[in-house]
Amino acid sequence: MEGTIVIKCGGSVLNELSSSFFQSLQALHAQGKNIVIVHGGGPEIGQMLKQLAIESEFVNGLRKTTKEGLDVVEMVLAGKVNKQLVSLLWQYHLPGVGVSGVDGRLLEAAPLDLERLGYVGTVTRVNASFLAHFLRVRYIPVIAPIGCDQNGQKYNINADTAAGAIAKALRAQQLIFVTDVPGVLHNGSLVEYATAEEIEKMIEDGIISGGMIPKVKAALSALSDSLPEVMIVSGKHSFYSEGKLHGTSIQKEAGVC
Ligand SMILES: Nc1ncnc2c1ncn2[C@@H]1O[C@H](COP(=O)(O)OP(=O)(O)O)[C@@H](O)[C@H]1O
Ligand SMILES: CC(=O)N[C@@H](CCC(=O)OP(=O)(O)O)C(=O)O
Repeated sequence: MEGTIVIKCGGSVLNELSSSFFQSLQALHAQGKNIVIVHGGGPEIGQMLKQLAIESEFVNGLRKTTKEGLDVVEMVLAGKVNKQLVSLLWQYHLPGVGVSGVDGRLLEAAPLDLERLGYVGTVTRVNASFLAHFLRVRYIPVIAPIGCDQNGQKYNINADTAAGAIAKALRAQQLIFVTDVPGVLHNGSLVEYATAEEIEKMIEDGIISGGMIPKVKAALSALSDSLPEVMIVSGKHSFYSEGKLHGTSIQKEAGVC
């Protein structure tokens, strides 16, 4: 949809989102932009799994998810975290409406690698028209990344992956990953621009690791003619000023934007 911005809020920064973050959203919403938020909640899930003594392990930034782990992921993401973020938006007079990927069959999913990762899902279809209903009446969908297959089996989808798939399906004009670091860092310095090739090399060299891997991979797979640039920014500080986003800009090739 024209004028649609997909914003992924990482669990790493959900409790620290600055008021300037919400003010930026207010400005964009007032300009008539359609805003869609996808959220994570990795640290909250980790805490709850620990409390319940359920083991958890990451493989290339993805959480290996058992059947009992999946229940916890859904409870934390679609319950606690989703409602916390929606109520925070309303405190800033932003009309958030919380859904998980199960609602409206928003995120159809299939196992990514059942053997290695358990119930981790890959997105096979996004119900874009379900989101369009909310956007038409100026609501801001706030999406917990749980997917479901045709048999009702649910999956834990990495929030970065879900945001990339949703941006693609909505033909979004912008995709912004809001996280706890100013962008992709190399030797402590911000990489302001990176091409697909440079990103691949940084993964290969171990410069990009852990939770940054699904983020840059989702960014690369969302890039298209209608979305020539994806941004990774920090939610701790103002990342939007003078009409410009500050962080890492990921582009297919050099000089696209
Ligand atoms: N090259 C890199 N630049 C910045 N962060 C990186 C890099 N490689 C790994 N990371 C890690 O990725 C983290 C962000 O991913 P993650 O913790 O999953 O955040 P979120 O919850 O926002 O998705 C950073 O806090 C950092 O520890
Ligand atoms: C498969 C997978 O890794 N799912 C993630 C879903 C939450 C998420 O992505 O949260 P962040 O954005 O905070 O990382 C998880 O279980 O942690």
